[in-house]
Amino acid sequence: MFGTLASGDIETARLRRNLGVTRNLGFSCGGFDGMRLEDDNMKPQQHGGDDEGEQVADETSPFQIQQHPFQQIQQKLVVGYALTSKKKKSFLQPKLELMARRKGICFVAIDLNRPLSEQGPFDVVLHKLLGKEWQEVIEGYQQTHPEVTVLDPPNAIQRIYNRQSMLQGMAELKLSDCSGSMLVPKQMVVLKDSASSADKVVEAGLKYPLVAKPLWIDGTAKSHQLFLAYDRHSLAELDPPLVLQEFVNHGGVMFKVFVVGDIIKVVRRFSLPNISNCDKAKVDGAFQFPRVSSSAASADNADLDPSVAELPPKSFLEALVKELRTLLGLRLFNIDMIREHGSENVFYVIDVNYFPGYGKMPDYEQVFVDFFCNLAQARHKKRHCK
Ligand SMILES: Nc1ncnc2c1ncn2[C@@H]1O[C@H](COP(=O)(O)OP(=O)(O)OP(=O)(O)O)[C@@H](O)[C@H]1O
Ligand SMILES: O=P(O)(O)O[C@H]1[C@H](O)[C@@H](O)[C@H](OP(=O)(O)O)[C@@H](OP(=O)(O)O)[C@H]1O
Ligand SMILES: [Mg+2]
Ligand SMILES: [Mg+2]
Repeated sequence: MFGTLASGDIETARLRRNLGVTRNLGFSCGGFDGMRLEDDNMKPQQHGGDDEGEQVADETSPFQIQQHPFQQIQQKLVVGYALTSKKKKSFLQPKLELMARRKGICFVAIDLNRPLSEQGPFDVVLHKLLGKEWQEVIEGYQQTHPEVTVLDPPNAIQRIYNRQSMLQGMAELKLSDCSGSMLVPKQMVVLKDSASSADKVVEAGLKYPLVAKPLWIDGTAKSHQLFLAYDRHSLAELDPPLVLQEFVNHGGVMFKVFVVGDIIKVVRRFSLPNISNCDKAKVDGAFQFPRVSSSAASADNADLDPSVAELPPKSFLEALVKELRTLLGLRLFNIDMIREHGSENVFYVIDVNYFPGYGKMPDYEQVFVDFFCNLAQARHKKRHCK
């Protein structure tokens, strides 16, 4: 039997029958492991009967799904996923699985202990795993399975796992909307300890303070250990390989622009406060700072100065994301943007993240169901319009 049958297979089979999943995939759609599935739009109801398309019955069943009787759901899309357990827990939440299944979108766990080509068939492979081994597996799979949509192509992901290549080409983008302007902070790479780094900073025309960021992003906490370097002497305290990026005053609020295909959602997060000239004169050395803009630092409901907290113009973001989708070759990413303090709409892109924490994005379940439905439609058209 392909795939990894979820525990409670009888219940899964019963649920599939009641959901009218008609396409026999040769393996169960993993993910239902006896969880209680709640969905805003549905209220569990007491219905007896086991007939095809009937409601799932009684209180004792772990599944309390109200489904319109006799609704047959055509399997539209099979999404194989290879995610860390942490990411699976935060992304593949029960509500998303339920809403997706009702649209014929099925998530199947990829068994990492078996050849990927022997699993499936998949319409989509959704992945976020680190390490050379997985990258080789998915690159090989792409070659042998061009018909499968790989989210996202490994080479595009690798590009943003390097903080230098991540931002390359952005400053040159020509946007179709001029309600804002997009820049990238001046930055330079320091590959190894060298006393000459300080001189190179001067040659590169960078101004202190600088944000020192690990050059490589490898999913470990270390790749998120950032420092503020106030002067040339503090560079010796840092561990290359690094990117040194000019600090841009932005009023202590940043914008996380989540992208899911053509769908864009923006959230506000707290950020580092401005650094005054007085601060610069008083402070020296390098200081590590915490993940100040994590999901816990939401500023969506904070009472903030509008000139700082006003969201970037929608048309500007749409124009920017359209260009970034092409430049980066990605569909699942977010960008961190800051507004230059005192400017109306001069924005700096300071970070790009692949397959970020979407579980924290408002209405992320509906966003992804719409995304996968659009993907299924596009694949159908491509297959039948040859
Ligand atoms: N050039 C900069 N100017 C001003 N503030 C900055 C700059 N770069 C980073 N920051 C601040 O540091 C925070 C973290 O930076 P960045 O997003 O680059 O790190 P990260 O480790 O990739 O974070 P994550 O991936 O969790 O978003 C930003 O949200 C912002 O508050
Ligand atoms: O969703 P936001 O608030 O942007 O935070 C994300 C970070 O930006 C990403 O860098 C994290 O991914 P990595 O830890 O693999 O870099 C990502 O970790 P995750 O993949 O475990 O969700 C998130 O922490
Ligand atoms: Mg960031
Ligand atoms: Mg990041």
